[in-house]
Amino acid sequence: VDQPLVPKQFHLGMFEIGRPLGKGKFGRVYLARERTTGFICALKVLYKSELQQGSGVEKQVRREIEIQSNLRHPNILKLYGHFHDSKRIFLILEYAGKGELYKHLRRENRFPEWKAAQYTAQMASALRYLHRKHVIHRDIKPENILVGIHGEIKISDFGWSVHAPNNRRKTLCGTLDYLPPEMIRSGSKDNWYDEKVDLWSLGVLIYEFLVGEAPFEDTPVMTHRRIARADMTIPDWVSKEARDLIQKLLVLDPQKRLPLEDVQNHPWIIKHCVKGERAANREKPLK
Ligand SMILES: Cc1nn(C)cc1-c1nc2c(-c3cnn(Cc4ccccc4)c3)c(Cl)cnc2[nH]1
Repeated sequence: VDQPLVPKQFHLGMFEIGRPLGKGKFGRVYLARERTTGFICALKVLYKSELQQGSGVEKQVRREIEIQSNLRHPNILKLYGHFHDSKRIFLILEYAGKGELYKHLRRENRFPEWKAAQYTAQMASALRYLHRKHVIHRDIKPENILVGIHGEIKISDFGWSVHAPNNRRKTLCGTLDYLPPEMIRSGSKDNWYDEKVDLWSLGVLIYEFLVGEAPFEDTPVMTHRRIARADMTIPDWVSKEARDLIQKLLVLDPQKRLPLEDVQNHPWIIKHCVKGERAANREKPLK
């Protein structure tokens, strides 16, 4: 079994804290090593005072812990355990050896088609796993994806995930870019949505991998309008196979979006990814 023998109770004294790895809206993440086993992990520290400022963030953290600790998939960041002291909550997370995907994307501007296709195959595999458990991530974007030591991607930050179906409003903090039309539609209180919201976000993600910016990126008002109309242009240097897949995911009607099993069997994916999980994590395409 690849899970280290994990005791039920953790406390801060069990870990040697290393360098800061990053910070998010709430909390910071440090490299850490469990003293007795030498096991390397990432320790996410959240201050209770920051969470208690209402806005339901505390509920989000509880949901993140509840959902992520029950997931086991090579492309989903593992949550091994959690503990707290008087002032802080600690999440013991899998350490992703190559850090945050969005930093790689900004540095490289955009990914070559073979890399974008392999990342897409891994995302589709992870999302199929989540959707089989009726979990909707709801916040698929480069900022919530990490890269493992072998170049494989790991979906992280389940703070926004919920169980399907759902009509919870996502209080809009941060970018609108990845939200599907059914989630930004205001007015009707019964804007129920289901896991197909993640299919839309996957389409936005593929576009951003290949083009280097999101398809509806604009002023907030214009982004809202362009999402509602699925109004995007795909540059003509994007291959016709990639264009076809993006256009089959960025569809206004959630029921008409390409199902994940068809994403995994799409010609663009087959062309760049030798079948099977192991290959999907290969750094370079086969010659
Ligand atoms: C950075 C970095 N460079 N290298 C070489 C590896 C990493 C690395 N970072 C991580 C990280 C990591 C760091 N920051 N963040 C973003 C963040 C921080 C706080 C709250 C919410 C989101 C995630 C994790 Cl969780 C898990 N593993 C990580 N590995």
